Amino acid sequence: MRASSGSPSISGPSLGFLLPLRREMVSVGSLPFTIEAYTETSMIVLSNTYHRTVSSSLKQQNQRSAEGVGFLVDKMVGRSGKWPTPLRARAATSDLNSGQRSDDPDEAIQATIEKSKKVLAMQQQLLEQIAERRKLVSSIKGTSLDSKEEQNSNEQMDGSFPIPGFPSCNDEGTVDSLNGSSLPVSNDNLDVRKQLDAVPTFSSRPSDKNDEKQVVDLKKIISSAGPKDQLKSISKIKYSDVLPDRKDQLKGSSKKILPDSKHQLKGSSKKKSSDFVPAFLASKSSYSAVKEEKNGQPSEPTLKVDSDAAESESVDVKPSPLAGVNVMNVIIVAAECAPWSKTGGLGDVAGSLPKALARRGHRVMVIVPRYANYAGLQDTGVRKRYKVDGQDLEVAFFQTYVDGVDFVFIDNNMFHHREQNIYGGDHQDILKRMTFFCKAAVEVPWHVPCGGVCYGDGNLVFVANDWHTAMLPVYLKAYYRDNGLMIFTRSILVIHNIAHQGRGPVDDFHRVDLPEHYMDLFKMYDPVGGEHFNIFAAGLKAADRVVTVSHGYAWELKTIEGGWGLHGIINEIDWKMTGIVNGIDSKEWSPQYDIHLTSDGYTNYSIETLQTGKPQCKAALQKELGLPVREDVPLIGFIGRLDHQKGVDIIAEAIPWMVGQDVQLVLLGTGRQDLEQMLRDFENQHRDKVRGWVGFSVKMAHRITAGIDILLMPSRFEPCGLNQLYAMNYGTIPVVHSVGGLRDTVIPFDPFNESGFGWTFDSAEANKLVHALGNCLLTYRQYKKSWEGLQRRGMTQDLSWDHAAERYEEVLVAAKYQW
Ligand SMILES: Nc1ncnc2c1ncn2[C@@H]1O[C@H](COP(=O)(O)OP(=O)(O)O[C@H]2O[C@H](CO)[C@@H](O)[C@H](O)[C@H]2O)[C@@H](O)[C@H]1O
Repeated sequence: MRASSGSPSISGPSLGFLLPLRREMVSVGSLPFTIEAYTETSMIVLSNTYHRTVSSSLKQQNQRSAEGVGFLVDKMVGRSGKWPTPLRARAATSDLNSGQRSDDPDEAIQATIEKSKKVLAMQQQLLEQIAERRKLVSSIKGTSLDSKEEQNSNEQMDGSFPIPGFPSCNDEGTVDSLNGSSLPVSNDNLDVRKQLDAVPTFSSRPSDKNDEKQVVDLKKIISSAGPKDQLKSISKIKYSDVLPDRKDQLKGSSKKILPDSKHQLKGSSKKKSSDFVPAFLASKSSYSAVKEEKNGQPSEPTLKVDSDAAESESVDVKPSPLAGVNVMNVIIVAAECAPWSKTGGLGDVAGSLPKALARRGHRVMVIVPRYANYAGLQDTGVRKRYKVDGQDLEVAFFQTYVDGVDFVFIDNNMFHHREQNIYGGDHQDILKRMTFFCKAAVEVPWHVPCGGVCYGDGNLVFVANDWHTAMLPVYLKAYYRDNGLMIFTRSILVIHNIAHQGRGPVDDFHRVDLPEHYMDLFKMYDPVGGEHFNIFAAGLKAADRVVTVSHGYAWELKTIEGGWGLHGIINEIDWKMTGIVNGIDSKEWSPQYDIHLTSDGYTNYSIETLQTGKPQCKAALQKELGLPVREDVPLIGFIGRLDHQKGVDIIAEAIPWMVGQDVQLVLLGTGRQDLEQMLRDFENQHRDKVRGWVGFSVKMAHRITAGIDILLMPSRFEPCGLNQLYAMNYGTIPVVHSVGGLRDTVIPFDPFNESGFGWTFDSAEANKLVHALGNCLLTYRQYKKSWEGLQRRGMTQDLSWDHAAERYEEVLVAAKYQW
């Protein structure tokens, strides 16, 4: 819904069958407002175009009831506490000035109208102050700044320009109130902050609409504050809350009241001088201006042009965020992120979970190394220096904005040309890369303006992934929170695979620049590794919350077999651990929209066209692989890393049985050289039936998923597994070892009830695989109806990230309120 771009409409919001008894016009600035009184329901309605915006979003919050409108009036008159329910304004039976009941409904309505006029007058006053401030800001922008001014303006990059006479965040973490007194950031204020965080999202608009925008924003803020705090909350409006801005920056999450603690660095490090502060942090340059010199020239931080911002002539009316009051700033930090970099499932998750969180209304950023010269990235011009293992290295920050998510790329030579070998190099190399990456990532919310505005560190959660970024929760604590910085920032560590832990000799501790007393977090002993340095162990202890990618794996991690030496720690941190099954990117991995199915004889298909589309993809795959093109032969596939985890050797053991059947088999993978060779050998030995594709090809992974009938996943352990989810979404039937996330997601087929999604076997052994696959083939050949039922059930599941994102949100909130 869009509001008109002309002068605001003065018609009231639709209350269905009701006609207003009284209507009066008032104006705020150039904007006319109507005040309407409905005696039948005792409702008072303030309206103009923008008011409808607010009331419609409130209506949504309140199940589209007219209560939403009443709620707005509640806030506008600031007396809801005296009314029978906080959501409904029964104005006709209350005297709004005294709170006493009045026998004269007309009098009460008149009082409400008077009160409403006062509120509107107050708004007008606010608008004037804002206009003044805007003039001031633009005159500052137009003047050449001396260095002190420049630093000040840079410190305001989070958008928190104070309104003259209005509250601003000060160094003590308090918010100055309207009358100059100070409000500590108390629970009370946090309530207001939560409410402010939850304001609906509006699109950015051309600057000539600024005044209108400000009215919308003021109304949003007023209407979202708690009734009794309505005036208090007005006194907390920051200039950033009313500045026109890019739509994603207007999300509630960016309207933090908490101060950005980088401004407190000096004071707090003085206070805690005994605490360890690494050299790079202590150096003033590392937290100075956001704008830094680029090639000797002062450079403006790059402001991203939102593609749809320019096109928007009027207000995009959006419903309030799904996350409601839980809207936060979320920064996902990962060593890989699809589509730019991917070696496996982590890349998929880092590329798609953020988008689902953004859809819920969070302001979301992903930080990932810049391994190659990716197209479409902008150099932000920001440069920082970090010390790693005694070396002082410069980092540049690139960025782009896709599907509501800010993607920030950490750039340094050490990452370049690594896209084919992200985790390559010797032990020291990778330790250095990941340490450097984490040191730079943790300061991104201070230094890198996305859409012109830094995230800041209030209401912020980092989500680190696997051992590569498990240093981040440790640095957050050791460098910042122990020094009174980023005190409202939280960290979550996601376990995608505990088998890789960042182990090394104890001496490695001296390469990661931490105070001595942090050694205990890293030091581990086990019979295999002896005494060693373990990054995953430290991250798990330091993170505020831990997530793993399925319920089954969360349980397995606590066992000796599943914990890979970390089961002791996992059991200790059980209280802060949650299992959340991954979702899938339903645009990227959908047979209907899959871009890899649009050529070479493949075709997109949906559940409606399954019976024609999938056979067409099967024929195209057989043709592309050089296998006999036959619709009746079951085509079986495997996609994955060729290593012990994925159990491709178990398939190898079953090959003699398989080739004795009338089947075709395609295996796609890369990894251990002996297993790669094994794939080639199988192809050579059984050219009419087997294809072994050695390599990493996203296109082939999609085409195989669409073209095969059956997907094998005999993984020895599988934290979640994405291929079985993709398979089910494409009407391909999984046959899996019932472990970890595979057990959670592949419900075994029950022929009596015609339920379930595939076949499972209970131990990672070839004979078990053969037994399960035998039953699967029998159903494929002889029970076509059951087969189709399996396909349809798989395809109609909701495998999207939306549900998982909701669960992640619960964890974000738990972390936020945890100390
Ligand atoms: N040769 C190849 N060519 C093209 N694409 C290939 C490929 N080999 C694998 N892939 C792709 O890589 C992804 C692998 O996903 P998995 O879930 O199996 O992840 P992986 O074990 O890497 O990750 C870990 O993290 C994920 C995410 O949490 C968990 O699901 C998983 O259990 C855990 O082991 C899929 O998208 C797959 O198509």
